[in-house]
Amino acid sequence: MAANPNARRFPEGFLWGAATAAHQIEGSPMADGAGPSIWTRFAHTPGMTVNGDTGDVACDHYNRWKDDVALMASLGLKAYRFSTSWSRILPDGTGRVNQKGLDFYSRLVDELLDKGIEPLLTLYHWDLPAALDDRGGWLNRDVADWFAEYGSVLYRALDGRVKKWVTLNEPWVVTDGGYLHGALAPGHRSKYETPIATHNLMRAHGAAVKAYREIGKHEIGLVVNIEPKYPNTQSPEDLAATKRAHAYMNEQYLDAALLGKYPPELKNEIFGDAWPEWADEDYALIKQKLDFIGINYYTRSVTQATDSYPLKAGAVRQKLGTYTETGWEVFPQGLTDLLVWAKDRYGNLPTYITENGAAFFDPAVAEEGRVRDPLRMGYLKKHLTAIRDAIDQGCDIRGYMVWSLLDNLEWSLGFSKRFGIVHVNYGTQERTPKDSARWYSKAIETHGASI
Ligand SMILES: OC[C@@H]1[C@@H](O)[C@H](O)[C@@H](O)c2nc(CNc3ccccc3)cn21
Repeated sequence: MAANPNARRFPEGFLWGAATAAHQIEGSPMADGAGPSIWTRFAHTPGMTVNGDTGDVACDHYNRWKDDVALMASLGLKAYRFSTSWSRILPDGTGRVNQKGLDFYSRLVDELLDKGIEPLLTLYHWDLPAALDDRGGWLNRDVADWFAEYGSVLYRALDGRVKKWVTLNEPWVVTDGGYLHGALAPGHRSKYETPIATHNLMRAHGAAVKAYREIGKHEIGLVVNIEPKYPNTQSPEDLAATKRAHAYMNEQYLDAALLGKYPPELKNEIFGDAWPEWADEDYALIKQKLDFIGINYYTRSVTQATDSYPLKAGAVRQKLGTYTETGWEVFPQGLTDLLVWAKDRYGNLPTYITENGAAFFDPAVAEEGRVRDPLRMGYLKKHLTAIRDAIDQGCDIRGYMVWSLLDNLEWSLGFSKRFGIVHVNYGTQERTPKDSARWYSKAIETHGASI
């Protein structure tokens, strides 16, 4: 008997979409009165990105936005997660509003709505205005007010047309990459700055949510990256290292936002004297009611004790594992596991998978205009099945945004890694839906029954 196609459909109203970020796709970073961001500066600093790649052109979305929305509609997307460039809206980071920058996003939102695509707007996807970095950036406690001011400009302009707002994308990456290891903008390497940046990011998140409750009438949440940690052995050392790594990457930010405290491992086992004592009113600001959380999932980490600084934990490559071009193990069970963990720890908040995808080596566009990407199709299939398993275990998963709509600028890795379900020829800017895009369209059309 044929399998019941309805057996594994996703819940009614499940939001199927794709995600991007301003700096990675827009190009024209200084157009129409915009100010520079820390990524404009970082990418133009010799040696900071592969091949010296920058966001000067990227996918030229700043000029091709209307065709890109038509492309989204042709794929049958029901939602589109994007971020706004803070320094397009506020070139100096605070104060003067650049109306042309605001108009760009207003036109984009109207076009999405006209095509029946729901916008999910991320206020901060790593591109802090350079003018604010000059004033200390995430190390200056005033950044909470600066961020709330920026959010309020957008809330007043777009709320109602935008009904799902995100404050921060992945505060862990911002601090671990930008302040501890220095691989990402602004390229600092300080165990002492890292907790300060973390705390101010979370204070800024709280201030932006508070401001939204005064102005907005819809939903706001936080997006975190979660990478489940599995001990390499049951030795006390590996178990302790796994606990540290889990607290540092997975618990730290949602605990602050939802529980109003940081995991004790942060001070006691990782940062020690570099972890300041924070005032109670800070925790009260950070812990604001959220309408949803967004989880970005890519891979897991089998973890062992190492002498790494300051975590003293590291990943063990799996001999029988399958790995993507970014060196991430394909492990869909980790997505099911983390969703059940989040449900149990934080009380089954409405949850969106706000990013999931993979970079594989894609062939060039074939003569017949196809891009065969079977590994990406297999990755998406396995991870959507993992989400359905989590839903079957009671997790309130409301939607899925594939990363990414387009091949785009992969931060310090430049254009060397392709995550898109749509191929971009960076020389001609031609877009070509890959086989994975066609597969994803069918999954959307059948509410998941075709997966
Ligand atoms: O690397 C792929 C994407 C990236 O393009 C997005 O802008 C960003 O939101 C994003 N986050 C992750 C997962 N977290 C992560 C872990 C280590 C280094 C960098 C990102 C992957 N990605």
